[in-house]
Amino acid sequence: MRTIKIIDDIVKDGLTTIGEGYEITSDVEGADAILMRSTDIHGMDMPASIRCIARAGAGVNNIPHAELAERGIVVFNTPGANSNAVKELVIGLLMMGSRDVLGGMQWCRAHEDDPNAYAEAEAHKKAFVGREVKGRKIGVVGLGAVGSKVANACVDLGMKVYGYDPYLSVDHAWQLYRDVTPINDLDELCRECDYLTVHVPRKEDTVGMIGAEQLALLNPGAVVLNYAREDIIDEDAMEAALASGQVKQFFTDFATPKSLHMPRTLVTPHSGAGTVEAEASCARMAVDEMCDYLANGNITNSVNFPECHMGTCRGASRIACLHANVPNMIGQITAILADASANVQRMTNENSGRAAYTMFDTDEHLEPQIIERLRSIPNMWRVRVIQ
Ligand SMILES: NC(=O)c1ccc[n+]([C@@H]2O[C@H](COP(=O)([O-])OP(=O)(O)OC[C@H]3O[C@@H](n4cnc5c(N)ncnc54)[C@H](O)[C@@H]3O)[C@@H](O)[C@H]2O)c1
Ligand SMILES: O=C(O)CC[C@@H](O)C(=O)O
Repeated sequence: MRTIKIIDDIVKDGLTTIGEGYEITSDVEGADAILMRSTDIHGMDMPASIRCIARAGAGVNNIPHAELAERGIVVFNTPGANSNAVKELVIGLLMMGSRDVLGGMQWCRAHEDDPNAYAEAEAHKKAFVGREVKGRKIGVVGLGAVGSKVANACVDLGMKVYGYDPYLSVDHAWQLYRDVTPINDLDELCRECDYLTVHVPRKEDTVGMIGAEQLALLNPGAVVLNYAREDIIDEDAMEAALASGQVKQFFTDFATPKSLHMPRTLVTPHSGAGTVEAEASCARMAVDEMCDYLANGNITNSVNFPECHMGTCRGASRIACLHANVPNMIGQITAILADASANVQRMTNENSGRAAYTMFDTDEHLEPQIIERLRSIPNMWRVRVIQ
């Protein structure tokens, strides 16, 4: 029986794909895997029993995945599974930033006991006149699963859409409408934008990437949205831009001590992905990735190990080696197998960045001392006997 520790609120619907042979445990100690969402687990004591962590969501800045790789723990995420939810909310907020919907509604509510409200509303409605997004310029920073959908939806709204993403994947490039204009320079993208929306992961080169300089390049009275991570946009710079009127409205999904007190800022409680559909599809994808790894060693959508698929084991035994991406690892592994006269039925090796993964099926079970020899290879992070 494999045990899974669930951190965070994972929707029941998403858990339905956990098949037989798994049980949910309340104790992380001794668990095989962790299924989680946004809780920050930096600094958490990670039991040696944990083989993988599946994050139901896109962002993995809450997980020390590089460090965990060296402990042989595979971290998965669920790319794209919540992107439509974020897109829909961002488009809704774009409208709110263009028409004073909230102000108008608040005015009506404040007049709920006024018998002349109907007539007075007609007289007051001028105060809530907005502008149309059609024909306006929007800059989209990051054109991945969310950004590409936002950019395309903005094209559908008749906006002039510009996108900045130096690492744009081929898949996402294919999905982008040809009316989205790629811009190779962030400052150029920001220049004279009426709207700016960020959809990049939180990492070294994205923290604070929108600062005072970029905000100053926008058209005066611009609307800015941050549904990525709290510190992609420098909060001090945003506060100053809001105070000067350079930014008319800021929408953010992050209730930081500062954002909650900034003028003309509307904050949502990290609910960009908060739809039943997105929660279920993230949970299902995370569960599928986790179970396929625990049962078969296959890796899909890992952020710290390469993609690797070998189906189910057809030999007597399947061994997975998680190791550093350095020369002669396969040489050392095969030398030990040759020494043991082990017949390898199938073998695969993949690498990405600092990590590599070697998996093989053998005709017979390997003796425990052979497994120990594999474990003792320098730069070997973990050896799993899957079957
Ligand atoms: N508010 C929410 O609930 C919510 C939901 C989903 C995602 N997110 C956040 O949004 C981020 C993006 O999500 P996604 O699903 O689109 O991820 P994604 O990986 O599909 O897309 C991210 C894109 O950012 C690009 N990028 C990376 N570094 C960049 C840089 N320096 N400059 C410009 N572009 C850069 C990548 O090339 C990629 O195309 C996530 O990492 C997460 O932090 C938030
Ligand atoms: O898990 C969540 O609630 C939000 C997830 C979202 O921020 C993401 O990065 O996918």
